[in-house]
Amino acid sequence: MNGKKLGFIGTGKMGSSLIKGICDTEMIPGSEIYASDVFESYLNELHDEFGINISTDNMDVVRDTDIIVLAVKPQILKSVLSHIREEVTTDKLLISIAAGVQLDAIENELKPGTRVVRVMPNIAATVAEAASAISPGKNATVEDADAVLAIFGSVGSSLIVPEHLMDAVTGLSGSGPAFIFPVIEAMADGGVFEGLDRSSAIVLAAQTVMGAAKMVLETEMHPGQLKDMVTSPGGTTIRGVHVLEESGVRAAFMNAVIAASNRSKELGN
Ligand SMILES: NC(=O)C1=CN([C@@H]2O[C@H](COP(=O)(O)OP(=O)(O)OC[C@H]3O[C@@H](n4cnc5c(N)ncnc54)[C@H](OP(=O)(O)O)[C@@H]3O)[C@@H](O)[C@H]2O)C=CC1
Ligand SMILES: O=C(O)[C@@H]1CCC=N1
Repeated sequence: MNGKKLGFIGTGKMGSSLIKGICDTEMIPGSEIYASDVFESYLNELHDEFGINISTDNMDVVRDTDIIVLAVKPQILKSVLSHIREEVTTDKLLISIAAGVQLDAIENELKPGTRVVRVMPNIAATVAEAASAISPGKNATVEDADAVLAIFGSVGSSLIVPEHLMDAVTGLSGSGPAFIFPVIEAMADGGVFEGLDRSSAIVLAAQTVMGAAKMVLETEMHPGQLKDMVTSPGGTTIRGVHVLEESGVRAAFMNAVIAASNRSKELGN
């Protein structure tokens, strides 16, 4: 980070998750991180745990830092931008993680030339396993994009996408953890139904999801091929796969991603 200071406006679920991931991976020391929120108790917890600098005034964060992550709800982003506008000089870099809000809408609220990058991370930043997509704005430099890739890469994997695909990313990987947590819970329920104790069932289900994901990422084999490796002819797995197909599970997951992407588009309007 070349001594650059990182700021967060909003330390709710996603802001805190990023701060925790970044501090745990030691990408940036807590002493170089500044955060503001209207909700003091989140700030105090983060200060106590990671030694970050805190304030209830967003202007302090803008003044004291070089790169500022806007981690407030999309519905209030505009009012936060108009409040900080005068302090956001062109030597600063703004990162918005707000679902749906387009780069030009952000840039139009700020002084001409302001450098903005839009990012869609996910909550797994907490454990440094986020999937993040990045779209640089019209004034962002190559170095800005590299810095943002490095910050979000430190808490998972990060890649650049054209902005028109950000709603798709939001529906898939931004919202996606919430589609998988109930899968883990439901698989564990099945194990409990069959007699396993709850905590063993959750560990087995979560490790199974993590292992399957790791195989997709590390073998680079098609998920269908990997599924075939588990399904012995006339065996146990194909019986379960049949039940899932009868339940329309694939259409349900596709429709969940599409519905979430559509909501992201709505938030941008
Ligand atoms: N949660 C997630 O998994 C993901 C969220 N995002 C995006 O991240 C952003 C934040 O979401 P999330 O963390 O879930 O939301 P939260 O509501 O948990 O966090 C937002 C925080 O901002 C605070 N806040 C409200 N007004 C202001 C203000 N004027 N100045 C400073 N802070 C303020 C809120 O306080 P209070 O609660 O008192 O209003 C809250 O603590 C959203 O834009 C969302 O689209 C992106 C990817 C994943
Ligand atoms: O639900 C939401 O709107 C946010 C954006 C992606 C994940 N959470």
